[in-house]
Amino acid sequence: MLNSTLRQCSRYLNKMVPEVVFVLGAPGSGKGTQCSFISKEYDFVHLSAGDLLREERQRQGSEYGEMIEQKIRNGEIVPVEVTCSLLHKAMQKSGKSRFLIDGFPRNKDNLDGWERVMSDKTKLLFVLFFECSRDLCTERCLGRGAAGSGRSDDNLESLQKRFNTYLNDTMPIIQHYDQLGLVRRINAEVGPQQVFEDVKKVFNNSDMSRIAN
Ligand SMILES: Nc1ncnc2c1ncn2[C@@H]1O[C@H](COP(=O)(O)OP(=O)(O)O)[C@@H](O)[C@H]1O
Ligand SMILES: Nc1ccn([C@@H]2O[C@H](COP(=O)(O)OP(=O)(O)O)[C@@H](O)[C@H]2O)c(=O)n1
Repeated sequence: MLNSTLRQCSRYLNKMVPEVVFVLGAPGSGKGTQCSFISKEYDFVHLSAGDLLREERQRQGSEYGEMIEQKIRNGEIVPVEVTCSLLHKAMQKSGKSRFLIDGFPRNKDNLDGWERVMSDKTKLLFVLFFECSRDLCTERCLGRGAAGSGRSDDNLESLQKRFNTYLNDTMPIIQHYDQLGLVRRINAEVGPQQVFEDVKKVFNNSDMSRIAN
């Protein structure tokens, strides 16, 4: 009787721990596009670190606005204290318990900051990693810029810097999670729907009963 009650309590508490999927890949690999598909089909809230930073940059009275703009233009990574606090607030505000965290953790500072503050409050399910060549990603970002993304970093000069940051700072984070067996690789060089077919396989293999909408 006591054991069964304890088991029930433990199940309840486990359920309360927010679950996260980190979504990584080069700039323009299609992270945002796929997160939008995933959040429609599965019970996950899409939180884009880049979108949260861009919102904070626009917020009146933000003490970080200028610093964020400068980092984004230069393809550099904003200090984790700012990004992690924005993510944490957005998670709390949503009132939900499953999150796609898009574009994070992007360097060692991001990873260490998350582990310091959030890793004991959350459960990492896996890391979705979109693989796409630099040329194709560059073409997509320039296309996004030309189509009016309004982003100050969808230009060749910023893109070169973003790619350097991706190769030097983000790839080691993907390797770190790969060593832990947490990376789910997706070929992102095909059309959006075809990419999503592979993404669905990953989510469906992760215990459908728990994550289906
Ligand atoms: N699989 C795909 N094939 C072709 N274009 C794509 C694909 N996925 C996304 N795009 C387009 O490429 C650009 C970048 O996609 P996005 O999802 O914003 O990438 P990220 O979030 O990784 O920067 C957008 O204009 C988007 O419409
Ligand atoms: N964890 C993060 C994510 C984004 N960013 C900043 O936001 C920019 C845009 O990131 P993004 O994820 O919206 O877009 P992509 O570069 O992936 O297309 C990055 O180049 C960084 O300058 C950051 O500083 N820290």
